[in-house]
Amino acid sequence: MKLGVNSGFSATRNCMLASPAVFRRQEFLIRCLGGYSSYQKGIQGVKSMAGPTSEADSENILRAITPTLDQSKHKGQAGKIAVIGGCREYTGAPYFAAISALKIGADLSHVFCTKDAAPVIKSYSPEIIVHPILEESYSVGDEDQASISSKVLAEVDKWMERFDCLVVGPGLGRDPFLLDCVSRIMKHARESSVPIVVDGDGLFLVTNCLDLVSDYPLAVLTPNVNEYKRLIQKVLNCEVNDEDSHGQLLSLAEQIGGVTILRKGKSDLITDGKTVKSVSIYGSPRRCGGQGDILSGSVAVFISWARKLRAAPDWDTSISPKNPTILGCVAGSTLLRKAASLAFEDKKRSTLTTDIIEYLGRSLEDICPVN
Ligand SMILES: NC(=O)C1=CN([C@@H]2O[C@H](COP(=O)(O)OP(=O)(O)OC[C@H]3O[C@@H](n4cnc5c(N)ncnc54)[C@H](OP(=O)(O)O)[C@@H]3O)[C@@H](O)[C@H]2O)[C@@H](O)CC1
Ligand SMILES: Nc1ncnc2c1ncn2[C@@H]1O[C@H](COP(=O)(O)OP(=O)(O)OP(=O)(O)O)[C@@H](O)[C@H]1O
Ligand SMILES: [Mg+2]
Repeated sequence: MKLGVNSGFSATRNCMLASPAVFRRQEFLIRCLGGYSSYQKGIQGVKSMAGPTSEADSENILRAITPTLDQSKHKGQAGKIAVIGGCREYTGAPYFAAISALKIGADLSHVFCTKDAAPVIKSYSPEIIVHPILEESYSVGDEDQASISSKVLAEVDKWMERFDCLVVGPGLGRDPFLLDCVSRIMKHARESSVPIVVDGDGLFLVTNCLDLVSDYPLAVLTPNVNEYKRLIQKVLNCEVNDEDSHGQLLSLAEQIGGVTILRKGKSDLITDGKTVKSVSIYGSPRRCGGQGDILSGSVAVFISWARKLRAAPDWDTSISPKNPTILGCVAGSTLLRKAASLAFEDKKRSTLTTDIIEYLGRSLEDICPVN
């Protein structure tokens, strides 16, 4: 985690650059806030004055990063996504993430889950490639843990370099042995420079072990209200302050070390520690479970597309912001909210996550028609 000397240096430097009025306000903030170091408070005070959050140019970003469909392409080029999640309790969440990735346009979608969850997830859809490899403590004796953990890692590693993005956490559960295996998978993904979208129980894991993502610019955290609260408490050692959502979000991303954070809520707020973009287009008033899972699968696809586009020689340099993880978050959030709004128009109070998934295709088509 990027605390201590570096943070202290940037806070001190920012103090030196601030005008007397800014400096006084900063001192006031430092006096008002309790519970964490003066360096951290200094950063937060400066960040809260870094300017208002601006609404992302959502539909244009979505159009810019969505690839054309043409006959020159082969299977795999539009994205290969892997979801690490699915256990005894939760089979819906990894399915929602994986199927959403396919419905948006990824070519292949894998799920790595526990042995119990696999037949259930396979039965939801033949489109998803399901690997029943994860184990929970109840099915593994202490003496077997090391060998099983290495086996799990070897199974995922066979595929790792083929993936354009991992989604870690939807329906993963919180079993300590399973989370330990997933930590090892995340370390290998980092070594292979595979982007990682961390959601659900993946955020529970990461909040307790920030080193898994800190200073990794290809990590994207997508916390809901509870997950965000836990992150703020752990990293900034204070409570969520909605009067300064912009500054607090920037501080959080900076303290973790340049990861991208998509804070879900009435408006989705997205930052990479440098800029904050919001996506506020109207979604749906239904808060049925599973919408965050659609979002994580969608963000994974759009990040893959944005990264490919950036690497292309004809990359449109006028697209702003430039960071592919931010672009992916903006596009994913926009599409989910549009699909949720169309599903709600149709189904009203009975709108469910599966209804929203059915509108992903039409939503993308409305914004970015196939020519
Ligand atoms: N159809 C499906 O399969 C769906 C499955 N889903 C999956 O569910 C998982 C949890 O995600 P979520 O969104 O419910 O978590 P969140 O808002 O942090 O917690 C809400 C409250 O519950 C509690 N709590 C949670 N887990 C706990 C545990 N193991 N043991 C004890 N307490 C626990 C939590 O308590 P706290 O952590 O604050 O102590 C808080 O008060 C995640 O894998 C997600 O992907 C969803 O995507 C929806 C669709
Ligand atoms: N109050 C709200 N108003 C409008 N949209 C919202 C609101 N809260 C969340 N959303 C939208 O719903 C999406 C999912 O956010 P939510 O907070 O439900 O995630 P989650 O709790 O992780 O979901 P899941 O049940 O899949 O775990 C977000 O992208 C956001 O756009
Ligand atoms: Mg969630």
